[in-house]
Amino acid sequence: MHHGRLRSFLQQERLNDNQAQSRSLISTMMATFTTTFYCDLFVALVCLTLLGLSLLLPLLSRKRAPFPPGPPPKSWIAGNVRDLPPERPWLQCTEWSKKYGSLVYFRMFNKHFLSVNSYEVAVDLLEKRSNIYSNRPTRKMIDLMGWKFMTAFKEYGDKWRAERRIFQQSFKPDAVLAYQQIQLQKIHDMLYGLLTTPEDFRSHNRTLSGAIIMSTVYGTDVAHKGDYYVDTAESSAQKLAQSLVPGKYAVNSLPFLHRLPGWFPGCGFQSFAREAREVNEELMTRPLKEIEAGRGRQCLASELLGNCSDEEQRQRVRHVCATSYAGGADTTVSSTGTFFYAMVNFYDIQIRAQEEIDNVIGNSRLPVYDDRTSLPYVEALYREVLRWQPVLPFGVAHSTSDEDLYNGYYIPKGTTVFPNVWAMSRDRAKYDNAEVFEPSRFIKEDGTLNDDDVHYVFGFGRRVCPGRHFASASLWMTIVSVLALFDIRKQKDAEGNEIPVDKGYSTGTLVHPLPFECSITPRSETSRRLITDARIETSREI
Ligand code: HEM
Repeated sequence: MHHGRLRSFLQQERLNDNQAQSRSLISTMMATFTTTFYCDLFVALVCLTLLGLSLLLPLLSRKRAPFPPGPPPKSWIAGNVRDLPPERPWLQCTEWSKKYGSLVYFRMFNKHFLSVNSYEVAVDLLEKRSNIYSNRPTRKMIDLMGWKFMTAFKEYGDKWRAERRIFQQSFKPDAVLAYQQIQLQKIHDMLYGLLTTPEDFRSHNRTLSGAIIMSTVYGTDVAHKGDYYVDTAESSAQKLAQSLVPGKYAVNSLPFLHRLPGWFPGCGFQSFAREAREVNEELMTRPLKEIEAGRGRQCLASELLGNCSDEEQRQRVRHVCATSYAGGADTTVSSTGTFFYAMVNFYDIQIRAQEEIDNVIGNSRLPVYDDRTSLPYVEALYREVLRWQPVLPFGVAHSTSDEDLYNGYYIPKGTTVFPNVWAMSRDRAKYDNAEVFEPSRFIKEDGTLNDDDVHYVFGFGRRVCPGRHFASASLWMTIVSVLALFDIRKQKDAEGNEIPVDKGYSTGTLVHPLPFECSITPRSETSRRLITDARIETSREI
């Protein structure tokens, strides 16, 4: 009995001990939980404060002078994100310029933006102060998509400078003369394509730009249709154009978003970027394989690689070559596309240009480069193609590497600066009825050309397009050759009514006319013969 009581006493004591232990465990847990909770709360508060400060500081960092004028932000935190449409933002900025002037400031989260809406201010900032305005903004999408190799996106510094030097040397006016034969051959190929399968004119146009660059840079010939490189590079370039539109991808303003998984709401950009990255790597290395192995034709890449003495230099050449394609192919396709689009819609202008060509060149030979200075109206038409629908209506963004003060306004370091080429091309002081395609706006009363060669479409300052002489030669030669040999008209439907060509343009930073139909027919039997003969000649030379 005594033992029994002792046992139950001990059991009771053990129970009490257990309860006491549990209580102490619970109170320890509670204490830990409370501490952890306060810790988390503290960390959260610190994070929120830091985030708030990162948004606020740029605003507080405003020195004595105000920011340039611009639309009041709709949201204090997101700024003007909802004010600027992701599609054709240059149109909104052009609208704003009517109210706020040549320089329009807006903000997205903690990032500052400027739209420069007049040529004069673009020259003041991007050219006269090019020591400040020659950087490029860092955009997370460019890294994620594997476009970092491009000279055009490189930070203003030694790596960019070294690649830029190669570009300048390779595409300066004298150097470009050496590529004219290739350009001419590829244009003659295109003319043959237009003669045989005119309905595929868009594809011929695309192949032409790709073929000129591939042959000049890599010494390879692309297939006349459905070339793997041309097709893949085109879709890649289109993705790039989408990714650069300001406000389109939040990750450009809030780079930490790239750490979130692809399935997270709003993170669809991850798979978009991954696909682009995979093809870009191939686009950069594939065409050089033959040349690096010592095979392949004499070309720009083989010449540049031949001058390299180490891997760093070779990598630089790879970047330059891939940038030539990425920067030069789609841009030229866009401008030639606009030429066809304008010719269908402004038939009287086509006739006038053909009259000039017939008078100067006659119709017994194909145009050559030396004809350029004798054809002012064709030159004016070439300029109007570039002005009427600029290839890059919002230019390519620059960024400030230091703060600046301009006309009493404060421009912070790191501001993204868009040269609003669209607004410049619509400048009422310079261009009457800017929406109309009218080459004679470039011709003076005495019949000679005026000084406006629309060079602003190729950018500004130290970042100005180094391929502009090459591009100009390609585009001009294409325009004059097509006009000399073909009639471009609206297509007719089954009832004989003309099908309107009014679908307009794609969006994105680099624009193209949306697909349209047109009828392309040789102007005469002689035209047909000239094209076929040139093609035979070209095949013989290749
Ligand atoms: C119609 C054809 C073309 C147009 C409208 C065009 C337009 C432009 C524009 C607006 C820029 C930005 C300039 C700036 O930042 O202010 C640029 C940059 C560039 N373009 Fe072109 N381009 C064309 C053809 C070409 C061609 C054929 C090549 C190469 C062969 C090329 C290579 C480049 C490169 C490498 C850059 C970057 C320059 C740098 O960041 O330093 N472009 N282009």
